[in-house]
Amino acid sequence: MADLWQDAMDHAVTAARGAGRQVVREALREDRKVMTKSSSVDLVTQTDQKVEQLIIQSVKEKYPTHRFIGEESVAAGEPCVLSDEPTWIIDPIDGTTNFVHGFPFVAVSVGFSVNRQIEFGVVYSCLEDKMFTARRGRGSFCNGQPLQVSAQTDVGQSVIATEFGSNRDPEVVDGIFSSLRNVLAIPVHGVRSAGTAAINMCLVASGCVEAYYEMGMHVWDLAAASLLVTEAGGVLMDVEGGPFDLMSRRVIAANNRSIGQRIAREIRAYAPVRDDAPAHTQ
Ligand SMILES: O=P([O-])([O-])O[C@@H]1[C@H](O)[C@H](O)[C@@H](O)[C@H](O)[C@H]1O
Ligand SMILES: [Mg+2]
Ligand SMILES: [Mg+2]
Repeated sequence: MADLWQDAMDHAVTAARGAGRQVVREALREDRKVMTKSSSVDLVTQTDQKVEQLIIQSVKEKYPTHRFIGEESVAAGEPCVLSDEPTWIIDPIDGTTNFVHGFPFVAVSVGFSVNRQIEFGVVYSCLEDKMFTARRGRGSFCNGQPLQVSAQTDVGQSVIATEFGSNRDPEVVDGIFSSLRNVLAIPVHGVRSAGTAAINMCLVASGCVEAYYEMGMHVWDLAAASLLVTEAGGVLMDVEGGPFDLMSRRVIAANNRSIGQRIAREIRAYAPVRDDAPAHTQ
């Protein structure tokens, strides 16, 4: 059967690869002017803004009725609304801190939802030149090769990915360290941070790490890579073990439910302001 959204997915792949190669990689050769958003460690550059505008413009020309949730557009005051309409969910640079410092994990992330369900996800890891793609019901791939989550069932033989985010509120930082301590003390083989939520989730999809958890990231960090995880055979859940909610800013992405639930028991959960809270949705 013909795939209704194949053209759109092809467009996302071309746009993400083009932006990653021609804009992000080129910008890494030059001085990067750094600005801040919600706090002094929440960074943004002109490259983030340029990539987002390039992708949105190219999509608008082809699909004039489609909607957008873009990280830098929301930062500039655009609403953050996930409706039933076809919606492109864009993180122009996931891993901006990495980008600023030249730490080599930087991704362009493009998810696409219809009826609030992710139809395809594209994550281009710009420096590794890896194109991660997933189409709902049709599997996950890296540079065209199928991906499969790890078969590990013993959490004690697992590597877990997480991030420290950009919230430096002492209570939030204490919670992050308390969760990290508990996870390490399971004990697991190790804990890793790629510096980008999307690439952490692609690592789960690739079978290199068994689970990734974080609180405080946003829908644009997760949208595309969430499908990479499930299409590679993994599961998504809330940090307290309940159903995953794309707008809640909380996630565990795991190779299987039992490892996900085991990690959930160790997390000191808090509730960040949701992405669809009124201030963001007007
Ligand atoms: O700002 P950005 O680089 O697009 O995205 C950030 C990265 O994914 C980081 O790994 C995660 O810890 C933050 O929560 C995100 O905001
Ligand atoms: Mg991001
Ligand atoms: Mg970003």
